Amino acid sequence: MAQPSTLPDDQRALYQAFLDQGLTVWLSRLPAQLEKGLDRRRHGDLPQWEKAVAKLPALPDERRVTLDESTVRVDLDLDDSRRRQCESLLKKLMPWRKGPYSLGGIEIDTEWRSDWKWQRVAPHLASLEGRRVLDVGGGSGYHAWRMAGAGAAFALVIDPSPRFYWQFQAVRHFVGDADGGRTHFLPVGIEDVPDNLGFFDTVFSMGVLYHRPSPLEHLQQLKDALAPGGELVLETLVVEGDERTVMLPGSRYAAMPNVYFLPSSAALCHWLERCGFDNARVVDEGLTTLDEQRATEWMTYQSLADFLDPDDRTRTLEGYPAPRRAVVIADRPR
Ligand SMILES: Nc1ncnc2c1ncn2[C@@H]1O[C@H](C[S@+](CC[C@H]([NH3+])C(=O)[O-])CC(=O)[O-])[C@@H](O)[C@H]1O
Repeated sequence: MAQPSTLPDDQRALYQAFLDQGLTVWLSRLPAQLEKGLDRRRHGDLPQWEKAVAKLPALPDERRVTLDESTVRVDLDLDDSRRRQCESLLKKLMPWRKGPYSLGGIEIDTEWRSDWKWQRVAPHLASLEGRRVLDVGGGSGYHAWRMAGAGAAFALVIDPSPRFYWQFQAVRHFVGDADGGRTHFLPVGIEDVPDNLGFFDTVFSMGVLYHRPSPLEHLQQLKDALAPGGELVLETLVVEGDERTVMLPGSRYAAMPNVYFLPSSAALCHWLERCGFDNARVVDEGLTTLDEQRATEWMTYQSLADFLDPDDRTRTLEGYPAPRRAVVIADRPR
């Protein structure tokens, strides 16, 4: 295994955190996982993202970092030329989907108002103070910064997207060590978490279940990652109906090619109980609005408005019910 001193900065902190947390089995797999996750052959633009982050200029030590408000914010003094330089480097990492961020006066208005999701989820959580948390499919890491802002002792994002890894590292460059080194990103999928880890106090899976062809297997994997007594926070697309209602769309749903099972929230609770979770409860359910997911200067591709039937906003382009999302919380038995 590479020695911590020979590792790039972005990886050294991750190794150290795994050591500190006693995640020894997983630690032994990190070199292979990082090599695979960041392999330049995975995406033609990957070297460009790497370079953009490496070129971010050194920033003044004095900064104010806010992780407990809607915008993940780093206030520091940047002169105009350095701000322009940072902005053009951050734009090389587009599209920015999950946020918002404000970094040295650069306002990153992301496709999603991820703060709205956090507002729906946060009031229902067991306090994150001092907890070890995993955010499965955490995108650019926006929610993980908010988890650290809510007091998590160790907040780990896993997401197989190397673009999101480099977006996270760009935000890390601005945050510096102001979070006490509690927030980390590993570019892997849920299937790369060691079996029967039994480690995390809270596991989040938000916006992932409907992308999994085997949803019950996904729920089992999430349960295995939790310590006994830990809390699962599941957010996913649902349909209206009772505990026997599930929709499997055709090859596309709202233009997305990789959407599988959309249960009702009652069916989801039933699935969770069948997978051995206790106390499954729906804490929020509602339609996704065009204000929450939309194209912006930082995500210029098509967005939700383009994926709905222009004559009937209650339907997707394919004629399915428009996106509706639920948040369900459940406990791993002790
Ligand atoms: N096998 C996998 N394992 C883990 N993650 C995966 C996998 N496959 C894809 N992903 C990742 O799952 C995320 C789904 S987005 C949710 C983001 C955030 N959580 C949010 O709730 O806003 C969906 C949405 O836009 O809502 C993407 O970042 C994928 O790279």
